[in-house]
Amino acid sequence: MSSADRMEWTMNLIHAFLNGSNFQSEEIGAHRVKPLRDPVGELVFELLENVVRVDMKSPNPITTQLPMVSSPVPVLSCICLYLLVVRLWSAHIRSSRQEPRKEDPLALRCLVIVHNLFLCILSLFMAVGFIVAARFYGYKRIWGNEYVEREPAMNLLVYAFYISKLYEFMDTAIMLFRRNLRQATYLHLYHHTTISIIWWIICYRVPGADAYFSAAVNSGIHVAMYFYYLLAAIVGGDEKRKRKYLFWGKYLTMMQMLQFLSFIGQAIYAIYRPEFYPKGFGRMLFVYSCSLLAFFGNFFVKKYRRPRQTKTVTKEE
Ligand SMILES: CC(C)(COP(=O)(O)OP(=O)(O)OC[C@H]1O[C@@H](n2cnc3c(N)ncnc32)[C@H](O)[C@@H]1OP(=O)(O)O)[C@@H](O)C(=O)NCCC(=O)NCCSC(=O)CC(=O)O
Repeated sequence: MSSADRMEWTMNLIHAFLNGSNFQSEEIGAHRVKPLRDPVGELVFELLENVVRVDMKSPNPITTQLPMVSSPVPVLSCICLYLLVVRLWSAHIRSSRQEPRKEDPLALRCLVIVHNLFLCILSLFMAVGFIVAARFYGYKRIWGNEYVEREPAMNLLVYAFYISKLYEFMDTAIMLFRRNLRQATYLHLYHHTTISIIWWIICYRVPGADAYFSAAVNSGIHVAMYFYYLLAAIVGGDEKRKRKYLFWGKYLTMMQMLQFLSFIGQAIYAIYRPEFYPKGFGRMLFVYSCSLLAFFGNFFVKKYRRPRQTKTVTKEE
């Protein structure tokens, strides 16, 4: 094999991995290789069809041409790797009894600021993009827009949104770099792993119509959330400054819960009007949004309500 052939073979193999089974029976370079099978992908499709009962039969012709969409293997690999790294890293922090950092090194501080600024701007771009695309494709309602296979701008935005969910794994890395295990909660890990699967499913099957609603609302909320984290990174550990600049965290959590309520509303609408969105997606959205609402409700009570209750009890005593 010449070096040019070898290079082409390698590039095709990477492409085949990123795109899963679509490329499995293709000729790789000048050398026909045995078709790779995608048993994990097949199993996931079986599960989605028969257990979750979402109809995955007509993949979107635009998004499935893009990396990491046509098979669930790449997204599942990223999630497994993510969970493994988080598990090992947090075990290391615990076993070596490292305390959360009081003051971040300059490089880490800059990384956190750039990361949050980037996600704040990207979220703003996507929120505005979804609204503009919805108007461009003539969506008449907030919910209940008919799904059309080819809406390239909308499809690409949903794809960007899905990929951004994978990039958000960096949030956990930031928590661990700062040795801040307090933040690496079940809620955080549950949210980061499941949201990327949910958006892979949507990106594969229905990257348009009412998908725009949850993506636009979530992007809007993320503008505020990453702005909050950006401020937190700039303010640093000073408690007085935190109280002054981050007092609105509570209202942000409330907005996140309102967001999940709006998704529950959308899901109920989709369940009763299945002509707009493929069967099963409403049910999936309903169960998923309820789980997030429960997690955030619990977070809200623990973070914002318990301390006050303790104070009252102490006063009464
Ligand atoms: C107010 C919240 C936005 C954040 O709650 P927190 O408890 O994390 O807030 P906090 O006040 O401790 O955050 C400040 C601390 O975060 C650090 N910090 C800065 N940037 C960060 C980043 N990108 N990711 C994680 N932490 C970061 C700061 O340095 C600071 O550390 P220090 O305190 O040490 O100085 C809340 O509503 C929330 O979302 N809670 C769930 C936690 C979570 O994982 N959220 C993100 C994914 S859920 C999501 O995204 C839902 C959605 O889609 O809406």
